[in-house]
Amino acid sequence: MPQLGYGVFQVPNDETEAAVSAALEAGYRSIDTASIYGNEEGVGRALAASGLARDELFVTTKLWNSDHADAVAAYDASLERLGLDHVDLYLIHWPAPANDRYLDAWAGLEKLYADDRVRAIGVSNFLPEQLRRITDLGGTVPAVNQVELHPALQQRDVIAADDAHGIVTEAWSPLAQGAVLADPAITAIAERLGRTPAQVVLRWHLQQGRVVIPKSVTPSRIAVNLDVFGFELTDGDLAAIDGLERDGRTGPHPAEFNG
Ligand SMILES: NC(=O)C1=CN([C@@H]2O[C@H](COP(=O)(O)OP(=O)(O)OC[C@H]3O[C@@H](n4cnc5c(N)ncnc54)[C@H](OP(=O)(O)O)[C@@H]3O)[C@@H](O)[C@H]2O)C=CC1
Ligand SMILES: O=C(O)C(=O)[C@@H](O)[C@H](O)C(=O)CO
Repeated sequence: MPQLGYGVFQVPNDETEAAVSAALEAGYRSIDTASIYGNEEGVGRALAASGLARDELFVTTKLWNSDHADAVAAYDASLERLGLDHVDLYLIHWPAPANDRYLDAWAGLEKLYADDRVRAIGVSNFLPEQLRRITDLGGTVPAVNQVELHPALQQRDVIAADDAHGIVTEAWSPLAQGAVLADPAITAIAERLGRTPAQVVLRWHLQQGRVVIPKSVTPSRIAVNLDVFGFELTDGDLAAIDGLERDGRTGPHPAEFNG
C-alpha cells in the first residue's frame, strides 16, 4: 500500500474525475473514496482515462453504516460504480455501535477476502474495544484502521491497539482540514526547512510510519502534498509537533456516530 494517497471526501462526483486525474498525473497511485461520498463513478472515470495499468493503482473504498447486514451486495454496487472488478482495500467505514452490526459486516468482508474478491480488508474509525471484538473472533485481522489523526488529535491509544495487532494506522484528515497549518510550532519548522506547513505535517506522519491520504482540489497543493520524500524532520521537530495534541477532533466520535 503506498504510504501517501489521495482522498476525495467532499469532492462532488462531477468534479472528481478532474481532481483524481490531476492527482494521478502528479504521481499519486493510491485513491481513497467511499460509497457515502457519492463520487465512486468520478473516481472510476479518472482511473479508466489514466491509461495506468490496474496493478499500478491502489484503490480503497468503504462500506457505509446502513449496509452492515449485506456487505457483499454493497461491495458489488461499489465495484459497479467504480468500473472495477476488485478494490485493493475495502473498509468498514464506521463501527456504528448503536446498530451493533459491525461483526456481521466483518463476516461479509471476510467472505469477500476468502473468495479472493478483494486484496485486503480493514476497518475505519474503530476504537480499541471495537477492534478487540474483531480480533477476539480469531479470524482475519484487519489490515488497516483508518482514523482521524493529525497534530491536534494524535490517537495514541488507537495507535497502540493497532500496533499490538500489526494493523496499519492510516490517518484521515491528516492536515486537520487545514486547522493546524497556522500553528506557530509548525510554521517555524516550515520556515526553517523552506517547506510548507502541510509538507511538515505530512512528514510528521510519514516519519512515524503512518499512511496518509490528504485531500486537495487545488493542483498546486496536490503536487506539494506529494513532494514530501526529499527532506527530514529532526527528533526535536517531531517532539514539537507531538506537543500540539489538544483533543482537537474535527469529525464525529466513533463511540457516538451511527450515521
Ligand atoms: N474514514 C473516514 O471516516 C474519513 C476519511 N476521510 C478521508 O481522508 C481524506 C482527507 O481528509 P479531509 O477531511 O479531506 O482533510 P485533509 O486534512 O486532507 O484536509 C483537506 C483540506 O485541507 C486543504 N489543503 C489540502 N492541502 C493543503 C495544503 N498543501 N495547504 C493548505 N491547505 C491544504 C484542502 O483544501 P483544497 O481542497 O481547497 O485545496 C481541504 O480544505 C478524505 O478526502 C477522505 O478520503 C476523511 C474524513 C473521514
Ligand atoms: O468523510 C468520511 O469518510 C466520513 O465518514 C465522515 O466525514 C462522515 O461522512 C460525515 O460527514 C459525518 O458527518
